[in-house]
Amino acid sequence: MCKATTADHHDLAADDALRASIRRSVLDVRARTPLAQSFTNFVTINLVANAQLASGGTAAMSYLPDDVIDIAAMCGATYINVGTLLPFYKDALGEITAALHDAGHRWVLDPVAAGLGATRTAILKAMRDVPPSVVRANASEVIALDALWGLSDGSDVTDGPAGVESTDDVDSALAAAKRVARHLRAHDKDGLGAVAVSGETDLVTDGERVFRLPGGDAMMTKITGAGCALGGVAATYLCVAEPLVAALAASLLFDRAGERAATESHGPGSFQSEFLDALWAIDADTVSTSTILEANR
Ligand SMILES: Nc1ncnc2c1ncn2[C@@H]1O[C@H](COP(=O)(O)OP(=O)(O)O)[C@@H](O)[C@H]1O
Ligand SMILES: Cc1ncsc1CCOP(=O)(O)O
Ligand SMILES: [Mg+2]
Repeated sequence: MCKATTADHHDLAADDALRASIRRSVLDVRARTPLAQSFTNFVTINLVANAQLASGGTAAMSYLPDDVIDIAAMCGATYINVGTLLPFYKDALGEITAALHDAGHRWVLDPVAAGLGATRTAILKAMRDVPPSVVRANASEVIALDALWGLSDGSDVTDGPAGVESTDDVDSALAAAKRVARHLRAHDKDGLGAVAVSGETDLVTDGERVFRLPGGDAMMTKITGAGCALGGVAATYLCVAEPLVAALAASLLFDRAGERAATESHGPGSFQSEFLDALWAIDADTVSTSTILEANR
């Protein structure tokens, strides 16, 4: 059974297996408190760790290849975010991503500001052949990554990268997101992978199926790090679930938490603390019964 929403989309049926997997992932994270480690930017590192804890996981942050590679052997997934870069990151990330790939270890990439800077471009290009399981990014970053990895057919209309914010709407990244997701799956040991494009209505795809997740709140763009924290929490879910389920569960939890925080807060400062409280409070049923619009094929 499914309730039709538009000619183009339908809301996933209440008994769809994907909803059950999303619900299971939320419960499993809270039951198991999995560790997802992060190599992330130093603007939002604290929010990333706190969001992972509030969602039910645990956090560990590191930048040294030997440390990250050792921790990868004992944690469920890794989060890599290229928001702030130092000269040694180019070698460090090359060594880390090659080792994660060789070990078949699952990880999430947030290609913050993709398309800007020769060092960031070199770092992201080098990830092409040892890619993550999930890419979590805004629309401009997904379009830029698709081009950097040589997957683009050149037909995307983009206003180009503009720092860490998106200049493109989510739907303009649809084709790029599908290509990137297929690329991730082609390199995954089990053929799995997903791309989560964030914005007013999030878009999640495994390269074949496309899901749109309405909701959240514009206040999420008035604190720094909502996107980074979403990537970190996607890694937390990746500890217990396959990439598509992890990307959907994290995006839905963030949408519901953003809505709740908006009703409780009075500006960016209180929004951030209410948001962490909401990540903690939103339950598995609320996440898994959210509107999930699947594009009709
Ligand atoms: N205009 C908006 N309305 C509702 N939710 C939004 C809006 N913009 C972003 N979000 C939410 O904020 C979170 C971070 O997304 P986004 O701001 O696109 O990431 P980034 O900070 O990497 O650009 C996501 O959970 C997304 O759903
Ligand atoms: C402001 C800033 N500068 C470099 S990384 C960063 C944080 C970006 O966070 P988000 O993409 O989650 O808004
Ligand atoms: Mg971002």
